[in-house]
Amino acid sequence: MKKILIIHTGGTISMQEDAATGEVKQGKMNPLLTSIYDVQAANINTIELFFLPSPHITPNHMLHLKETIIEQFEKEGLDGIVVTHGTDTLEETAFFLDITTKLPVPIVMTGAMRSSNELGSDGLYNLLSAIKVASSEQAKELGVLVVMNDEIHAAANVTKTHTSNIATFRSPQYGPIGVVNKSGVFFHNRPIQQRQFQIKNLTKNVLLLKAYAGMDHSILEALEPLQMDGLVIEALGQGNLPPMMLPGIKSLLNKHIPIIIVSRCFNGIVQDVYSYEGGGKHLKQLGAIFSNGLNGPKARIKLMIALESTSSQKEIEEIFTF
Ligand SMILES: NC(=O)C[C@H](N)C(=O)O
Repeated sequence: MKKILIIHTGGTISMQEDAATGEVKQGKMNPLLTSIYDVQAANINTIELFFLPSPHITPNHMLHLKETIIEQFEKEGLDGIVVTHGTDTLEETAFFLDITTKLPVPIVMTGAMRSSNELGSDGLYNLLSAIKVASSEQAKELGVLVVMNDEIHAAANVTKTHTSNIATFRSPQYGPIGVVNKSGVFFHNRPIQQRQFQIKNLTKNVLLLKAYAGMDHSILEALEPLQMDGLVIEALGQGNLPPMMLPGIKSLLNKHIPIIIVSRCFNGIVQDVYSYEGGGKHLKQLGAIFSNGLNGPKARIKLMIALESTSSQKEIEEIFTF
């Protein structure tokens, strides 16, 4: 029998709806969710690490989760780990673990879009699917996986795309890497393994901005008192910015604050194609770093982590090329 650890962190999967008011609240773990532990052909233990809606999760919670996973793996000799999490920031935690927590056994994250006592609740089903994937030999060495709604996604690519639909998690351009259903767990793709970072503390202030038509440098100046260590910008299209932002961009780069360019588009990767003022080529010449297809929130996590071990422009560029 496989030895699986479930670590609960909160989110809708462990929330309940108040039938009278319709409000959904975080409580202690719903007994319905725990009933699943008896019906599995696996030896399951659980830890209730946090009870937090995922907008309350910070990178320091992610670090604590990573440490707990490693400690438990070393102590208990686990065959797989399942983490339940709120869906709003699930992709950030999944990616954080993906680049910091390489283990020889599967780490699988899941959540729910409907609270545990709602009609059509997806929590129990997703948890069961995640346990199946965490118990699967084929799920090893694939990095952190996100299992929701019968699909298996790679942490680096998956993103929440819908506010309420249970089919909210999608992997732009690559799609899911596998499916899990009544017959078993099937993979049709292997994700690229992520570079790993050793991390003990999180001390860097990295901000994320989304570009818009007519955006100028005033917002960058307004951010100066925050003393940022790095900035990620979800730029326009293939990685272009309005020229009115350039004075602020140049001032940050002159202070050696790294600027990572990602796109605000749902699909595609940024490239330094355009040479007009503020175009990708121009930004790259100024010293902005183009990311490798990560979305804004994940690029922010990666820069926070990278800055703990390097401030070299060249090394940060390398880190964001694969
Ligand atoms: N479906 C969910 O889990 C959403 C919830 N707000 C959370 O992220 O905690």
